[in-house]
Amino acid sequence: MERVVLVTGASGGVGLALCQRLLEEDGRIHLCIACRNDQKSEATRDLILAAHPAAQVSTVEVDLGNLASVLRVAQELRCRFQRLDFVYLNAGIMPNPHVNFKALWRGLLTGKLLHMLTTAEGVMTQTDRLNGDGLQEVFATNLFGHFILVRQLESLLCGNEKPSRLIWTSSSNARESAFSLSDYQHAKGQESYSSSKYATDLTSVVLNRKFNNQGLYSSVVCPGLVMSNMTYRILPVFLWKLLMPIMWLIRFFAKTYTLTPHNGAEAHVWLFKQKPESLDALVKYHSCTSGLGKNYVEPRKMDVDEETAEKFYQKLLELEKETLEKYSDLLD
Ligand SMILES: NC(=O)C1=CN([C@@H]2O[C@H](COP(=O)(O)OP(=O)(O)OC[C@H]3O[C@@H](n4cnc5c(N)ncnc54)[C@H](OP(=O)(O)O)[C@@H]3O)[C@@H](O)[C@H]2O)C=CC1
Ligand SMILES: CC(C)CCC[C@@H](C)[C@H]1CC[C@H]2C3=C(CC[C@]12C)[C@@]1(C)CCC(=O)[C@@H](C)[C@@H]1CC3
Repeated sequence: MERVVLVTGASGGVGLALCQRLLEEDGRIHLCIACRNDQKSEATRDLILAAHPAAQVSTVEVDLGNLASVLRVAQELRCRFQRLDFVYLNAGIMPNPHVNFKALWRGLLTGKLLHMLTTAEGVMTQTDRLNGDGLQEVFATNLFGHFILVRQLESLLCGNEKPSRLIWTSSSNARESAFSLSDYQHAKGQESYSSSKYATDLTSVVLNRKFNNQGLYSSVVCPGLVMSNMTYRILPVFLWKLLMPIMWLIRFFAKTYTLTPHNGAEAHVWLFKQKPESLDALVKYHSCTSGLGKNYVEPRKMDVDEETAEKFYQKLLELEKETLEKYSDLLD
């Protein structure tokens, strides 16, 4: 029986490249692409089929920043499939980004420039806002929508003959100092992206603890710095054009400058080929590209405190309970 693979954020960037690369690895999978609306789904499906005419590609529509939409898509997936083998939780946003060039300059003087260029620590801020569900938009889209999706798909993910896998697209921008348990949606700060990615790392750690015994395994990856819609929105296009030669040069020193979505999907594809039992739940798998363009994967221990992870998980469960009460009419 073919493996069923669901990819969120499949309409472009890392998600689209991942879909293409997964079909190159195994043309027999059933690929289900999740996009925000049916035009995007159809356009993405056509693009994928143009390169892989014999592939089995189906589509679902979901806005991960809208809980009613997440509950509806979960119900649809439960009707359509009996099992999901891989779920790539890849969709993500970084709204209203702001780059602090002075900080980069200080980094140059203090010898921290390379670290800043690869993690954006102290370099980037964002302005977040509330979404229609009354949640902080970045937390809701990058983490909570995906969390609800996973929980609603438990019957397709747990207790199968073979283990099922969750693969979250996190980031090397995930940072403990940007996250706080008392403000886990990051309403008060200006590093909502970093906080949401740290929250993703914490969630994956706990999911492994709770679900490995039911045959569900979770991993986190960082695609490295990829030029995608998300990054193109950070600076004006002309500036990116000017910076591009410098970025290619930086790659000789910074292996996480993968730059293309194809390279960025390296860790996602590598994980597709690994036995889950051989993976470390406390490791983030980074896509890397050498100066000469060779792709490889680097495992790096995550900076996560397991007690904080457990406390945060309890908060997610409380928020989930509130959500399900609010949308009880959408549940079976
Ligand atoms: N680019 C980079 O350097 C890095 C990216 N990442 C992460 O990689 C992932 C992919 O990003 P990337 O490919 O770069 O960026 P893109 O902006 O190209 O892709 C993001 C994807 O997420 C989808 N998406 C955004 N919001 C929603 C939503 N509310 N509901 C459903 N889908 C949504 C987008 O759909 P739509 O087309 O409709 O907007 C798009 O398909 C993200 O999680 C990002 O945080 C991590 C590290 C570095
Ligand atoms: C390279 C140039 C000389 C200067 C570019 C300055 C900034 C625009 C970049 C420096 C570090 C970059 C970075 C990201 C975005 C663009 C920069 C801030 C990310 C935050 C993109 C999304 C991620 O998830 C991170 C892994 C990236 C970290 C580095």
